[in-house]
Amino acid sequence: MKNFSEYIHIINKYSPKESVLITTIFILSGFCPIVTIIFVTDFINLAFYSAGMGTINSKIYFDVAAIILLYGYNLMLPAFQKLISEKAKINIRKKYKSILLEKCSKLEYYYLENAESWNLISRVLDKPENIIVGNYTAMNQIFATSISVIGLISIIIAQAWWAAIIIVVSCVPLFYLSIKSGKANYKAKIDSSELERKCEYYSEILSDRENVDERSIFGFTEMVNSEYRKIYNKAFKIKVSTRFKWFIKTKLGGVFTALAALIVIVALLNPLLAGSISMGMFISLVNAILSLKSNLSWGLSFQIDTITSGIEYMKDIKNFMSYEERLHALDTPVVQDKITSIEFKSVSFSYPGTDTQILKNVSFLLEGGKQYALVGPNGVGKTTIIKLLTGLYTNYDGEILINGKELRKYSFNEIKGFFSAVYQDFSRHEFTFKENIAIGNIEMMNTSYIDEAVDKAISQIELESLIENLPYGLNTNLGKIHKDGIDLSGGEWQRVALARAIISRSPVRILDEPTASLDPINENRIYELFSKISHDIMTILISHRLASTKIADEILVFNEGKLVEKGDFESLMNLKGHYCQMFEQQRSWYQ
Ligand SMILES: Nc1ncnc2c1ncn2[C@@H]1O[C@H](COP(=O)(O)OP(=O)(O)OP(=O)(O)O)[C@@H](O)[C@H]1O
Repeated sequence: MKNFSEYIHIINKYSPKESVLITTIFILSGFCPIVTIIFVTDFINLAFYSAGMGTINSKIYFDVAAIILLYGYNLMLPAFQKLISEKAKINIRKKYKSILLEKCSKLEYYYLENAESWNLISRVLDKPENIIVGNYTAMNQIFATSISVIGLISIIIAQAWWAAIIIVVSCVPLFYLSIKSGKANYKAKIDSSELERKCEYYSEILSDRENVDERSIFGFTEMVNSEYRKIYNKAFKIKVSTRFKWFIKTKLGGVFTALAALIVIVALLNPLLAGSISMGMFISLVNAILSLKSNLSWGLSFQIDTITSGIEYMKDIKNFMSYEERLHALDTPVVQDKITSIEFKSVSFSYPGTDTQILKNVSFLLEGGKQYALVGPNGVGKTTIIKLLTGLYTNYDGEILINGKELRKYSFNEIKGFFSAVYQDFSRHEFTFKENIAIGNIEMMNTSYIDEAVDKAISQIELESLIENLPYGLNTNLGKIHKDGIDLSGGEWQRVALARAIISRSPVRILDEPTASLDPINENRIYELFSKISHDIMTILISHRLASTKIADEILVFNEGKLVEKGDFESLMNLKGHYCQMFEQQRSWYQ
C-alpha cells in the first residue's frame, strides 16, 4: 500500500497541475455512466410518452443535448488525457529522473561494479516517467471505474439486490488473476532485462563508429548479429510467453464478469415486466452494464496488472534509494596543498561479494615529490591499489595512510583533492578542446585564471601544433556528436587527457598506462616532460613498458597480489629477479 501511495506522492510533487487534471478528468468520467443512465432513461421515457401523446415534449431536447455532451466528453477523453500525461511525463523526466541520476552518481563504487546491483540500477533508470505516469493513470482509471460500479450497483440494488452481489462477486477472480499477472510480468521484465542489456551492447558493436574498423577487418558482423538475434529472441520469449499466458488467464477471468452481466440483464426483465422499472430505465441499465462489463473484463485487468508491476518497480526504487551513498561524492575536491607520504600497511583486499584475495598483506611507503612505478603481470592488483588509494573501496584490511592519517578518516572530497589521474580507458569528453582540459580543475574553471592555466598545460604537453590545425582552435568541439565536431587520434586524445591531469592542482598524479596510445617518440617525450614538471608532485605510474619506468625513483614490482620487489632501476636489475627478467624479455623484442 505504501508503494502504491508513493506514485501519488511522486506525481503530486513533481507534476502537481497535471496530477490534479488527470484525477479531475477521471472522476468526471467515473460519474459519466451514472449521469448517462439518468438522461438516457429520461430520453427513452419521454420518447415513448411523446409517441403515445402524438406530440414531442420539448424537455426531450435538453436530454438529447446532455447525451451528446456526455458522449462527446467520452470521445475526447483519451486524447485529452494523453496530452496531459505527456506533459506529466516531461516533468517527471526533468525533475524526478534527475534525482535518480544524482543518486546514481553518489553511490558507493561497488554497486556500479556488481552485476546484480547494476541490473537493478538499469531497471530503475529505464524510463521511470512512463512507469510513474502510467501507474498514476491506471490508479485513477480504477478509481473512475469504482465510481461507475458503485453508482450502477446502487441503482441495480434498488431493482434486484442479488444482481448487484453477482456483479461484485464476479469481479473477484478477475482481480486475483490481474494481480498475479502484474507480478509475473514484472518478474519477466527482471529476467529479460539482463538479456536486453546484452542486446543493446551487441547492437552498439554493430552500429558504433568506434567498432567499424574491427567489424570490417575481422568480419564478425554476422556472428554478432546472430548472437544478437538469439539473445533478443530469448528475451522476447520470456516477456511475450509470460504476457500471453497471463493475458489468456485474465481474459478467462473476464468471462465470469461477462456471464454475470448477462445474468443481471436477464434478471432485470422481472422488474420491467412487473412495471417497477420503466422501459427507459431498463434500456439505459442494460447499456451501462454492457459497457461496464467490457470495462471490467478488458480495462480493469490491464490497470491492475500495470499497478502490480508498478508496485514491484517501486520496490526496486526503494532498494535503489537504500543503496549506500558515498558522503561528499558530488562535492568539488578539497584542494590539498601537499603530499608528504602515502603508506600501505599490511593491506589485504577482496572485492565485495567475492572470496578471492586480490591484495595480500601489501606494505610500502611512497614519499612526496618522488616518482614511483607499479609494475607486474596482468591482473596482479596494480589498478586495484589505485582504486583503494582514491577511496573507491574502503573495505580493506590493514591501513592506508595519507600524510600519516588513515584514508578512511578523510572525507571523499578531501581524498579526491589529493589525486589527478589518467587511466588506461581515459575519457574522451564530447566538449570543446579547451573544456576537455579545463575540467581537470573544476574550481578554477569559471574563473579568469583558467585561460592561462589551459595555455600552460597545452605548452607543457606540447599540444600547440595540434591546436593550430583545428578549425576553431581551442574552441573546436571534439568528438562525434557535434555537427562540426573533430575526432582526434587515440594518441592525441591521450595527450589531451594528460593535459587535463596536469592542470589539476592535486599533489599526486596517477598515470595508469597513460601512454599506451602514443608512439615511442611521443611516449619518451611525455615522460621527459612529466619528470620536468613534477618536482614537488608525487607521480604514480603504472606501465607495462618497462623502459618508461627507468626514470622512477622507485619501482614496486607486484606478483599475485603481493609486493615482491622494490628499488630503483639499477638495484632491481642487479637483483636479477622478476623485474630484471621482465625487462630482459622486453629488451629481447628489440634485438
Ligand atoms: N570489480 C571487481 N570485482 C571482482 N574482481 C575484480 C574487480 N575488478 C578487478 N577484479 C579482479 O582483480 C584482479 C586485479 O585486477 P587489477 O585491475 O587490479 O589488475 P592489474 O594488475 O591492474 O591488471 P592489468 O595490468 O591487466 O591492468 C583481477 O583478477 C581482476 O579480475
